[in-house]
Amino acid sequence: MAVLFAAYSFVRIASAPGKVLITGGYLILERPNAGIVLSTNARFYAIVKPLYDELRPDSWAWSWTDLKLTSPQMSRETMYKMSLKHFALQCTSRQVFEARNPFVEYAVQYAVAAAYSTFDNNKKDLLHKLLLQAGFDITILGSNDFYSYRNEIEARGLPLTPESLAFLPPFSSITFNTEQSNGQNSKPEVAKTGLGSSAAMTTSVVAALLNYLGVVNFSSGSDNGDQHQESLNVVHIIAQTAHCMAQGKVGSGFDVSSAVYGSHRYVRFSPQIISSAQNAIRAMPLEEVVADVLKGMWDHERTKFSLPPLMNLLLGEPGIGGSSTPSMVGAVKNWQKSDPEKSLDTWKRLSEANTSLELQLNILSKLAEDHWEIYKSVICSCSMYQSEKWVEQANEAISQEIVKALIGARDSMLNIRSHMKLMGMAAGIPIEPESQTELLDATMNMCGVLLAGVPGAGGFDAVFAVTLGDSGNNLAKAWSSHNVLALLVSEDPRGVCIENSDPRTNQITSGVSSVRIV
Ligand SMILES: Nc1ncnc2c1ncn2[C@@H]1O[C@H](COP(=O)(O)OP(=O)(O)O)[C@@H](O)[C@H]1O
Ligand SMILES: C[C@@](O)(CCOP(=O)(O)OP(=O)(O)O)CC(=O)O
Repeated sequence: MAVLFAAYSFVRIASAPGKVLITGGYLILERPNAGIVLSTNARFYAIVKPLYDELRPDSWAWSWTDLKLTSPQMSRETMYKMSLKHFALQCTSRQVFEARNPFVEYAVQYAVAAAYSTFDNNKKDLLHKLLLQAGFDITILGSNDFYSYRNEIEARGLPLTPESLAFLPPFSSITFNTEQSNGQNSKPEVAKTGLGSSAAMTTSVVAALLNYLGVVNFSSGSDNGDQHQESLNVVHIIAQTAHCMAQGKVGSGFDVSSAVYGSHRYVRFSPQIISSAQNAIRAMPLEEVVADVLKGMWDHERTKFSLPPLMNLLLGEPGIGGSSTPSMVGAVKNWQKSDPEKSLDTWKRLSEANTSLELQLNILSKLAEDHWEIYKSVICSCSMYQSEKWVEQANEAISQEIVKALIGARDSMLNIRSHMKLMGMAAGIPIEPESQTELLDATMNMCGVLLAGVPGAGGFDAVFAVTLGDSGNNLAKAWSSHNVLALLVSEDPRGVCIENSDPRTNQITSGVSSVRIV
């Protein structure tokens, strides 16, 4: 009792990062194609604590507990009753439709069911009583970087620069998109930057809750120990399952995987593991479904990957806005069916180009490790020149090798872009639309820019660039003069973390107050 009770007397805070998929869009949906996903310093926070200060003496005679979900950025406070028999949630707030958040709802149901399915009867009984007596209170907060503040900056007459973004208070209110891009969805959607708020939100809620309920233990401090890895795997399974259920589809899962594990090279899990849970849910109690999912054959692969040193990730918001990932995926799938031969050939070439970019970046990481001083000086020199002048910066064998890999990485990216663009044209969708092509070509021609592309599914939403040394500042200025807003986002390879304090009282800058668990 004491251990469990202690768990409920504390606030538990977890955070999980947003992502940028730099290679593998579409291909990553099919095993064994890989994608490189970089996690970012944009983080989503979940704060879990007991709802009631004082334990209510007779509450454990009931089988429903209370849940309060607060999203300060959306000015929403939603009350639920949760059945501890079936883990069903009933929203008791008045504006039920507006207030629903399926990602958090599934995260809560699956995390609580995971606790019931892993605990022995004794622990289960204690958990049950304590949940009924204390209820729980969840607050969710997403870094500003997840949301678009472009309109607000323009309305205030501020320049379209990262400095203007930095003026915004942390966890600012979120703007709702007023117009619907395709009229299919009547629910207002938040104006977002494409960093995967739903995956980071789901993961942070699952991690905070599982930790709060005592299912996983992240606070021991031994970063890479077996227990930590095991805890991460449990968070991954529950967050991935809840995310698919909330989305009503089984995507590749790279966004949840990076929210849990940070930057890596990802190969998807076999979708059957989720689809069988989706079927089982109709016939079996959730507790059993979750127990099976936890025991399932999760065959996703993740290999260590992060950008080589002295390279920076930059994201730009061109402001043309509004591509729908599911409909783009649908169009690519239709094209695959209608032209299997051509699409197979394009995928083969794209896959080769993806592998080649990965290889060149890994070569650069290795060269940095083995020849740091030379690497530093070559990157520093190249950061001041356009790529055609890079060969002139190398005067001996190692620096030539470094420049060769830099040029190799650029060429691979150009190949990726051209195949992605062709794939879009063949499928009848703007994966790299002409406006982005012009922007990306101009970006890749700037001093110190290694490569640039459209992240993930592509479209009009965003562009990314990888820059050398300090050249990112000049790129941000150049983007601004072309009406492209450079975001404050950078790569941060850390996955899900347990935080020591409320990010609102602590003015979180990434990494400072977190206990690393990867
Ligand atoms: N801070 C927040 N508070 C509450 N809900 C949020 C918050 N941020 C995002 N959401 C919800 O998460 C969902 C975002 O999911 P989705 O549209 O799939 O975007 P993404 O591509 O960022 O994952 C939206 O329904 C949005 O309302
Ligand atoms: C097409 C995809 O392979 C990549 C989509 O990547 P995005 O980063 O564009 O994702 P969203 O945040 O869902 O818009 C689909 C997938 O892998 O699930």
